Amino acid sequence: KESRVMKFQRQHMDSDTTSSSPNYCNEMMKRRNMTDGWCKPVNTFVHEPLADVQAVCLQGNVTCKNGQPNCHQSVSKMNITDCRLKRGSKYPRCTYQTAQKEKYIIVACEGDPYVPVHFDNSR
Ligand SMILES: Nc1ncnc2c1ncn2[C@@H]1O[C@H](C(=O)NS(=O)(=O)C[C@H]2[C@@H](O)[C@H](n3ccc(=O)[nH]c3=O)O[C@@H]2CO)[C@@H](O)[C@H]1O
Repeated sequence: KESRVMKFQRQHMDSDTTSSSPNYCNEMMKRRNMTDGWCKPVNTFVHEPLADVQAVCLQGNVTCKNGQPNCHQSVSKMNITDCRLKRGSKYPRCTYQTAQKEKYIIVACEGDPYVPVHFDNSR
């Protein structure tokens, strides 16, 4: 069974890419298995080294969207790609809009070692 730590990395880490082509989300949402059974509506990929994203757990503590206190906001903006399901897109044909941005990321962290387990938001 996939751990939540590995699930976070599968769903949200892509350190190897810096600029995303218009088809990036269509390819990556499929490749990272977020179009099996349903089209995941929203998903962010972070184009920074894993160590830099893990370090966010030691940065600004903020409240998560769900009210839990274990979220952290990056001190610097990060290179991300937001994938958003296109209106009218119907499973199994999951088609996404690809939007590259530089934003602060907010992740939830848990465990020992205290590492990201959930992508909460960007701002
Ligand atoms: N505080 C916590 N501490 C620990 N764990 C916590 C905590 N909170 C939730 N989990 C857990 O995380 C798991 C999970 O998948 N949560 S999820 O909200 O559906 C993920 C969102 C995110 O993937 C995506 N999204 C969203 C916005 C954006 O900018 N970028 C972007 O990618 O959309 C998804 C839906 O919004 C679930 O098991 C829940 O229990």
